[in-house]
Amino acid sequence: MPLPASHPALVVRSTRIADPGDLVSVIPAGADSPVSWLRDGDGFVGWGVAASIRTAGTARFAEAEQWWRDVVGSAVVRSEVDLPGSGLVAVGSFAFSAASAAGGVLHVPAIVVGRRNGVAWVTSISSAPDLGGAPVIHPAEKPLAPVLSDSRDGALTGAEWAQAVGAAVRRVQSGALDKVVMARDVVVTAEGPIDPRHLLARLTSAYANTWTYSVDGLVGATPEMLLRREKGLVTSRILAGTIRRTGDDEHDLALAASLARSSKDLEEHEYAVRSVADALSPHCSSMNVPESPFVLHLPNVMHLATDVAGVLREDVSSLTLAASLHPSAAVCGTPTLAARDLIGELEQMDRGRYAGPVGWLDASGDGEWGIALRCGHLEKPSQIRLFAGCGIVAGSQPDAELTESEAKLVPMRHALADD
Ligand SMILES: C=C(O[C@H]1C=CC=C(C(=O)O)[C@@H]1O)C(=O)O
Repeated sequence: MPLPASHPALVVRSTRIADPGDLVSVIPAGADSPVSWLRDGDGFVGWGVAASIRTAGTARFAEAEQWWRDVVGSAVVRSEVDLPGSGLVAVGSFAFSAASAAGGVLHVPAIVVGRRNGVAWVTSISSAPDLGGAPVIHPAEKPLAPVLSDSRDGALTGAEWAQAVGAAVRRVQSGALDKVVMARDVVVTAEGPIDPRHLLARLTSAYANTWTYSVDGLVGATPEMLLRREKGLVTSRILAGTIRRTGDDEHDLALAASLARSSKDLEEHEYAVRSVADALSPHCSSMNVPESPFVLHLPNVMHLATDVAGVLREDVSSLTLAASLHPSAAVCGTPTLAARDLIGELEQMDRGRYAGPVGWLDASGDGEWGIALRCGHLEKPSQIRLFAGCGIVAGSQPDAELTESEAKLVPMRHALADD
């Protein structure tokens, strides 16, 4: 059930501040509704709720967009800073499936602390007419690592999931579809509440060149940028095709070369690029889609990656663009509808907000929306559900895909661990 939308008149003020250092460390202990969007130390964190909306079903994006327009229309914004992420922003996350109970959320934090290119700022947002003085930002008490008590398979055991992958391979081989992305879940329980700040601190330090996000209990570090809209330009980083890293640099270089030549992975990648390029092209006056991918090196895996760029022909917000690109073949498959049905038939779980768009937008509609990968959903204070999926084409092997899914769970397992 969507919550009733309210359209509060917000007062917003962004003020330049001295560099606060590590942004995760300024989120107060026990902060209400912590959010983050960080990469290579830049981006923002926030907490508190100035306004928010929950949406559901096929209209989950459109209702959020309409609400955001109303919020923007009635807001009064004063900003000393003119950088992406300053001024009025909303952070959001949307379910992969329209049928999911997870729906969508857009959330305007009460406090945002950001940094970009050496300029730091704090934004206060409130429905009260007087914001008072700028909040003083200082390092908070360090988060404690959770004491983990259990880690168990979710909807399917590893063996059952590999069987489901086998069924998916046969379906692809029968010609019913070209590609489907099969995902699995793992439930990790701790003895006490899991502090999202601990997860963010671990993810930002070990996976600095991914986008580390937190919104409404969804925490992760995604390497895949569904789209960034900035001043009329749209860019997207598409990933599909994966090989695990071994930790031996020389061996990994050889593996990277074999990934770049693997016909199975190149095929899987091509479907993902096509789906994004086809969805973006109606919105763009010109586009650049490279002919072949590069290999993106992450600490746990390497991916085939393509960066697509376009010039927008119309004033369409980053959230509406994200809605039109979702679900790309990097998380669903080709053709989309056949893949979506097969996922529903074989996965036997609700993906929730995993594999849906996660990110932020500002008052002008600019923003960044990643795909919620390498993540977990804190479904109770002491319990988190982790997700990982793999693109399946005719040449996929179930056991290799199970191993690949484990490699994709590594960032969140690392985030939950202690040093
Ligand atoms: C679906 C996931 O990854 C996608 C993104 C990159 C590579 C992928 C792959 O090689 O299968 C997946 O398409 C996941 O991490 O859960």
